[in-house]
Formats: sequence, structure tokens, C-alpha cells
Amino acid sequence: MADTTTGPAGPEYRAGFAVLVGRPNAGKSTLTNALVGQKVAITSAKPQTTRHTIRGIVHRSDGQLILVDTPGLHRPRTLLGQRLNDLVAETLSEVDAIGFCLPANERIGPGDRFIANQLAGVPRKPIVAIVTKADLVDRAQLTEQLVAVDALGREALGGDGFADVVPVSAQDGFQVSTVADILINRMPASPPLYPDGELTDEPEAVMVAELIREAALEGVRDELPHSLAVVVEEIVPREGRSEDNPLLDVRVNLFVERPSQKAIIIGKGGSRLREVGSTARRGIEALLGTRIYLDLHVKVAKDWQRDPKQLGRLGF
Ligand SMILES: Nc1nc2c(ncn2[C@@H]2O[C@H](COP(=O)(O)OP(=O)(O)OP(=O)(O)O)[C@@H](O)[C@H]2O)c(=O)[nH]1
Repeated sequence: MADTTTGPAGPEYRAGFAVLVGRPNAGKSTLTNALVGQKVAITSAKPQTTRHTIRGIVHRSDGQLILVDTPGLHRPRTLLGQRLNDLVAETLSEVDAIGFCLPANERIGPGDRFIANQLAGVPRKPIVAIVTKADLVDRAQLTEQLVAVDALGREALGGDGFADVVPVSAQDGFQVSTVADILINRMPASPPLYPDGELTDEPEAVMVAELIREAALEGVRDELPHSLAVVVEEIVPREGRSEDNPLLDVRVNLFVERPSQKAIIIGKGGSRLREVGSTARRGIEALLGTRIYLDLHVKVAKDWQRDPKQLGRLGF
């Protein structure tokens, strides 16, 4: 048997799972990308350690940090919100550390307090407060926010509060490696859980949907935050193509809630949708390693967030 605490860098090697939580727009996805340093790549290796979607893996000589997904912690206003919260609670109980993201440029609000109180219910888990978007404030404001966040931790969690409070800017790279240091230090001693170079094990269709969602939201995030669902209907090889020149047909539906949102996605004369299509297509071709024909349809599914049947169809 191999020594289970020895990794490439010797006995100090650590590996485990972390999740980033925080209210919508807190900067979780941007920080994940900055930590991982790349977008997604496919992997076939799947250790049986987690049932959750892996967003990315930070590989370092002293450890490995596996960032699992949480769809965001929301106040349960809608049915979708409740389902998300159940999922979040389950994820929180299974990770080794939690990173709680709070933007430096916004006052701590009821949404943050709600999440802090939820975190207080997770037993004996290191919770690191990450003050994001540090580039948007000056030093004095940043200090003030760090103090306020520290106070929130003491108030909500009791005792010393958060395990750490750290500022970061994912945008200009300030302190990104410090955040990785702090989280890796909270991981158990363990050999690497994934081979190097493998970033996520999301099924291809989920990653295809994510690339399209990202392209579709680019520049219009404020207008369409949680009202866009992307469903990959099929990914099939085009018939009659030779083996050395394959083409995949990728058919995708984008669901929005209102005709006005459909108009935003499509743009004047379809110009925006064409742009979304070509941006997403480049990403998908790189991901799948083959040329694709991308067929995008935008549909209105009224109030889909509140309809259990629709939720099932959309994969929630
Ligand atoms: N200036 C600045 N902007 C940032 C930084 N990190 C994130 N942002 C911006 O903040 C917005 C929200 O960032 P996301 O990473 O999408 O936030 P999120 O927490 O994943 O959001 P949800 O998916 O809604 O939960 C985006 O417009 C980002 O470009 C940062 O370090 N500096």
C-alpha cells in the first residue's frame, strides 16, 4: 500500500474539496476561473469521493484544491430557490472548506447575513471569508469592509468567527494565490485525488450548455440574471461525412421568461444571436475537438422558475 499522506511534494501534500458560496454577483465564477487559471477541460477519471459537479481543480506542488459547484445561495423566494438551497446545504456538508464571497464594493446586506446564518448551521467546517473585487475600492474602504466582514463572522458564527478574512481581486490577480494557499491549508493531508491537467468532470452536454449560457449572458447579465436556461437537445454526428472530416450537429434551446428577454438575446435582426452562436461555437469546438454546426433556438417559457414540470425538463 502506498503511504496515503505522501504526494508529489512529500508528506505535507494536501487535497480536498472546497465550495465558494455568496449571493448572486459576488464574484464566485470569476474567482473560480482565476484560481483554476483556465476554463473547463474534459476528464474521464472520476474518483468516487463526490457526487457534485466539479468546477475546476487547482493543481499545485503542495496540494490540490477541487472546487465543486454550488448554484448560489438564494433566499427561497421561488420553487427554484428552494431546490437550490437544498442542493447547497447538501454540498456544504460534504466539502472540506467553504469560501464565503462578499464583494468589497457593496455594503453587507440581508442576503449576506442570510448566508452567514445558514453557514452557522454547518458543523465544524472552516469558513473563509473572501472579500472579492478589491480593485473596485481604495485601501481605506477595503480595510473598513474587512473589519465589517470580520464582525459579521463573529456575530453569525460566534467565537472567533471566520477562519480567515482575505481580500482578493480576480480581475487583476491580486491575492488570488493567497486565497489558494489559505484554502489548500484547510484541506486534509491526502495524495492528489485527480491526475494533473484535468480540470473538471462535467458531462460534455453540461459544459456545452455552460459555454452557450456564458456567451448569451455576455454584456446583458443585469437584464437576464437568473431567467435564462440552456438545454442541449442533442449532439449528433452529421450523416454522410467522412471520418477525417466529421461534423457534429449541436441543437440547443435557450429558454427565457418574457418576450422582451427573447428580443435581448436575439438582438436587432438576429445580430446578437449570431454573435452568441459564433463565440459559443469556438469554445465548443475547442472543447470537443471537432467542428460543429450550432443550431440555437430562443423560446419563451413563461414563469419557468415557478413551474415544477418545467424545472424537471430543464434539469433542475
Ligand atoms: N472589478 C471586478 N469585477 C469583478 C471581479 N470579480 C467579478 N467581477 C464582476 O462581477 C460580476 C459578477 O461576477 P461573477 O463571477 O459572475 O459572480 P457570481 O458570484 O458567480 O454570480 P452568480 O452566478 O450570479 O452567483 C461580473 O460582472 C464580474 O465581471 C473583480 O475581481 N473585480
